[in-house]
Amino acid sequence: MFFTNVYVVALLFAGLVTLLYVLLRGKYHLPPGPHPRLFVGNLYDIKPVRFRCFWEWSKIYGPIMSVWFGSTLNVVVSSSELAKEVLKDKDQQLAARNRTRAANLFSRNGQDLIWADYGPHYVKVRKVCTLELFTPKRLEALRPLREDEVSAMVESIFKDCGGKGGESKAIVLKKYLSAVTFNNITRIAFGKRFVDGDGNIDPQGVEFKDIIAQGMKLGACIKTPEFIPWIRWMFPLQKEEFLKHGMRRDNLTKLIMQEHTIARETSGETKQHFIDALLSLQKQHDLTDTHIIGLLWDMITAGMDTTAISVEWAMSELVRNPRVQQKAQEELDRVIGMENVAKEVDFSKLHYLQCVVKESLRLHPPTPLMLPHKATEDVKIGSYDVPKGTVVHVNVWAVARDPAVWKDPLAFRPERFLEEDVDIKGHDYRLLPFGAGRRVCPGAQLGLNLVELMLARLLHQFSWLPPDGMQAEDIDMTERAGVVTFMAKPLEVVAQPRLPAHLYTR
Ligand code: HEM
Repeated sequence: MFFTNVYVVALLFAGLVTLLYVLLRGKYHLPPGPHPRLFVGNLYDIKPVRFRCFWEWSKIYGPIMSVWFGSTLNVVVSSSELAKEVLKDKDQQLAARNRTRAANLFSRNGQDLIWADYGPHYVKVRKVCTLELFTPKRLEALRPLREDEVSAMVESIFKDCGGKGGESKAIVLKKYLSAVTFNNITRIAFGKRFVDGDGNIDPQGVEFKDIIAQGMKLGACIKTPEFIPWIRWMFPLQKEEFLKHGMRRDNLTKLIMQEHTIARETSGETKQHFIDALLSLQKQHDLTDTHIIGLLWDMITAGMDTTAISVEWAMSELVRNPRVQQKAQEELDRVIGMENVAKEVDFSKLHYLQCVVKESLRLHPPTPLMLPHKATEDVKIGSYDVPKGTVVHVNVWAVARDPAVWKDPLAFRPERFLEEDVDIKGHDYRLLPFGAGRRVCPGAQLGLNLVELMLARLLHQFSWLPPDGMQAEDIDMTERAGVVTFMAKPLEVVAQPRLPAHLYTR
C-alpha cells in the first residue's frame, strides 16, 4: 500500500515536472541545450568535472546553454561578450545567490557575504569589506605577516628537501601550500597563528581545523535532492549535525573575539587583523555577532584553498615548462640578486613573474565556474530569455581558452601578457579568475599578493624538477571535480636550493 502511494505521488510529480519544462519552454525563448530527462533534467549527463563538460556542450549548443539540474534551470555562458552581459550589463538582476539547504544553514540564511542575496544586508557587509577590510592601507599593514608566513614555508621546504647540496628528495608541494595559506588566512582574519615554529598545532587550532573538516563533510552530503525540491522530504538534512557544527563554530569564534576585545581594552591598541577591525567597527556599521562570525568564516572558505591551488597549478606549469621557469628565475636574480629574498615591494619590477601569475590563472582559474549567480527577475541574455530564479554560471575557464579571443589558447605562454596588458581583476571579460561586477572577489588583491609572493620565493630560492624517472610532460594535469578545482593528483616535485643557506631561515 505504502509503495503504491509513493508510486502515485512520484507519477504525479513527474507529470508536474514535465508540465514545468513544457510551460517554461512555451512561455520563454530559452537558450538551447541538451534534452532534459524526466525528473532529473540533465543531472546525470553532466560529467563530474563540470566546467569541462559544459565546454564540450558549448561546442554543440553554442556560448549560451540551458542545463537542467533536476527541475532547476541553469544557464551557462562561455564567451567573453556574454560574460560581460552577465557581469556588467545585467549585473544587478543577476547578483543573487542560489543557496542549497546546507548553504542556508551554514550562512544562517545568507547573513554572511558569500551566500547573501543582493539587497540591503549584502550592500552593508560588502561596504565593510571594501572600505574597511581590503583597503590598500590594511593590506600594507598586514604585509609583514604574509612575508613571515612565506619565509616559514621556504624554511620548511629547505629542511625537507635535504637542504643545499642534499639528496634532492621529491616533496608533495600541496602540504606546504596548505600550511602557508592556513596560517596566512587565520592570522589575517582571526589574528591567530595556531601553529608553533616546529609545526605543532595548539588545542584551539585543532578545534578550528576540525570545524573546517566537519563543515566540508556536511556540505558534501548534498546531492540530487537539492535540485529536485519535491523529493527533498525523502532526504532530510541532518539538521542537528548542522546546528552542532554552527554552535562549535560560534563558540570558538566568540572565544577568539573575547580574547581580542580584552587585549584591545588592555593595550588601548587596535590591531590590523580583520577580527579587530570588525569588532571595533561593530556599532558604526550595525553588525551583529552573527554577521561578524559569518564574515570571518567566509575568509576561510573563500581565501584559503583558492590561493594554495593557484600556486600549485602555476608550479606544475613551471615544471612542465623549464624555459618559463628559467626566464622567471633570471628576472628574479636580476631584480633581487643572490644575497636577498623577494619581498612584496619588489613586485613592481617583476614584470615577467606577474605575467606568469596571469597566465596560470588564465589556464587554471581555481573556481572555473565562479560562484553561481541567480536571476532576481526575468532578464534577456544574448537573444534568449532567462526567467527569474534561473541559476547563471559563467564558465571563465572556457572563456579563457576561447580561440576567438586568445591566440594559441592552450599554450602556457606568459609572454602574451607582455605583448598585451590584460587586466585580471574584472575589467577585461576575457580573463575573469576573480569574477567581475558587484560580486567580484573582494580579496582579489590580497589573493594576488599571496600567490605572487609565494611564487617569487619558491622560484628564486629553488629550482624545480620532476621526480627522478619522471618526464616533465608526464605531470598529471587532470582536475578534481568540485567548485574549487584541485589537481586530481597533487604535484610531486624535487626542490633544489639556489641561494646561500642563511637565506632559508624564517
Ligand atoms: C587567487 C585567489 C582567489 C581567487 C581566484 C578568487 C576568486 C573568487 C571568485 C571567482 C569569486 C566569485 C565571484 C562571483 O560570484 O562573481 C570570489 C568571491 C569571493 N572571494 Fe575570492 N578569490 C581568491 C582569493 C580570495 C581571498 C584571499 C579572499 C579573502 C581572504 C577572498 C574572499 C572572497 C569572498 C568573501 C567572496 C564572496 C564575494 C561575494 O559574494 O560578494 N577571495 N572569489
